[in-house]
Amino acid sequence: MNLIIVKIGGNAISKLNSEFFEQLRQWRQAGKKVLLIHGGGPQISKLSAKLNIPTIKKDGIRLTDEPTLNLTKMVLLGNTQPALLMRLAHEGLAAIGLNASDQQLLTGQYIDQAAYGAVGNITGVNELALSKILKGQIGVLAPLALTPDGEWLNVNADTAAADVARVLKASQLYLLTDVPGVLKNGKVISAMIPQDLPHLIEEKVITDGMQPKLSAAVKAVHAGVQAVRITDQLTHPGTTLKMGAND
Ligand SMILES: Nc1ncnc2c1ncn2[C@@H]1O[C@H](COP(=O)(O)OP(=O)(O)O)[C@@H](O)[C@H]1O
Ligand SMILES: CC(=O)N[C@@H](CCC(=O)OP(=O)(O)O)C(=O)O
Repeated sequence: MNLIIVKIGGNAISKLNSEFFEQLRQWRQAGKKVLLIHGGGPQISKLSAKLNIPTIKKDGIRLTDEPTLNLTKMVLLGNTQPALLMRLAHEGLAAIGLNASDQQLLTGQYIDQAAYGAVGNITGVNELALSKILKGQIGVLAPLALTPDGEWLNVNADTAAADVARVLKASQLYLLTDVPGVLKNGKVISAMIPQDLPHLIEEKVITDGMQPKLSAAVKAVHAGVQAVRITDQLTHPGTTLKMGAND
């Protein structure tokens, strides 16, 4: 599919600037399909704190018990997604809010229910339905999936974006975040190949949320996505992950 996927972290949503929307407009005018997958992690943690629900994360993944799952759905579908849709409308871009329960868009499975609770990854995408939807408008998709039995799953938004990019064979994947790229000694690493990841994790250069982000990015390039860009602006190069010359 001639598709560009942009994942927007919860922190990045409020920082989107006019260049971001101009880039989306140019892609749409060039006939590309555009799918935005939004996060909302900081917003979920903030509401959890207000409600005295503890936030526990393991390697950047939120442990999701039942109260946390309910709250996560509320924040993603009631707060962050509408905020992004309103910005797009304000910029005159046609867009539609989407989640797993619309035409079974995303199916998923538990990653390890005993260890993480209701956390999953994406195993299926209703490609036909999504392709039709994206012909006429930008899709704005929440990082939630449904199991074949109808159980909701909380999916790390980077993982969701990379899984959807893999299944739909997107040409480009952008992971927009609150840092200008993958940093080492305070400087952006401009180019990475999958083989760089294990030792950067071992050396503790890459920690916290950057870990699931890069693991997801590596899976996406292995599956044929040409390039994954980790950046704070669509118009800044940030870190580009591609397959190595010898792969
Ligand atoms: N090597 C690294 N370079 C940049 N950020 C890193 C690195 N290692 C860990 N991080 C952390 O990862 C964060 C980005 O991941 P995350 O908080 O999950 O963002 P998002 O919500 O945008 O997905 C950064 O703000 C930073 O705190
Ligand atoms: C399982 C899991 O960790 N899900 C994430 C989903 C939202 C997300 O990833 O948002 P950001 O991109 O803003 O971090 C969470 O609950 O925080």
